[in-house]
Amino acid sequence: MLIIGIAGGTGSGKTTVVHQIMNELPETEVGIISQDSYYKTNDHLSMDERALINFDHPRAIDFDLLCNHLKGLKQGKSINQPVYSFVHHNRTDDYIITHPRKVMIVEGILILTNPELRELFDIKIFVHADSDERLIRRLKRDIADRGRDMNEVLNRYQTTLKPMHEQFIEPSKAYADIIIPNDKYNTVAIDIVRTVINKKIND
Ligand SMILES: Nc1ncnc2c1ncn2[C@@H]1O[C@H](COP(=O)(O)OP(=O)(O)O)[C@@H](O)[C@H]1O
Ligand SMILES: O=c1ccn([C@@H]2O[C@H](COP(=O)(O)O)[C@@H](O)[C@H]2O)c(=O)[nH]1
Repeated sequence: MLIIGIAGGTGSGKTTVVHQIMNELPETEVGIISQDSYYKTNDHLSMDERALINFDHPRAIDFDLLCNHLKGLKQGKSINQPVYSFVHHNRTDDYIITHPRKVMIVEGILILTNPELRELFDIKIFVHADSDERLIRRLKRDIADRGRDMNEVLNRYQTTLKPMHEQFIEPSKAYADIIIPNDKYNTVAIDIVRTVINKKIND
């Protein structure tokens, strides 16, 4: 199994890059794990309390479960990947049965900050986009898809998102083997990653 970690700040285009990589690859050979699925459960908190959580700090993520799931997949076992609700700021009762594939892609803002998780990656990729571009994308996406309004997004950006990006996410770029510039769509980089994956699939 080849495990590829794809990190990068919010709005850098990680999810988009993963979908572009997956396009034209056989569905049965490549699987995806999203770090967002592994936000800790916050059942004990009210909605208002949950909205105050710093979701851009590594402690918000259940890295133990994520590492155990990846190790299970490596051993050929299927796992129950949790399903997270951004609208409710909480893990749902649902899960996605995720089967081991020749290539597993793990994507998320903080995945290169955790040493145990880093060790599990064969290739580490960081998707880079400038912060103004990321903020614009985040604003549009969170209002359209995640039930937020402009004030909420901008307030979170100033209070937690930007400081956590500077403290944890940007420095984790140093661990990357490949950095993909993604201010514009980068088809050349996607083709290169796809070639590496295809080689593994056809080995
Ligand atoms: N290279 C790009 N150019 C313009 N818009 C992009 C690009 N990559 C992603 N986007 C858009 O930006 C938004 C955030 O992208 P997404 O892939 O969800 O980022 P991430 O997963 O890193 O938070 C989406 O609406 C997506 O369509
Ligand atoms: O309940 C939540 C949990 C997380 N967030 C924000 O999501 C992004 C990470 O997701 P991307 O898809 O990589 O953007 C992170 O910056 C958190 O602030 C949230 O808004 N609500």
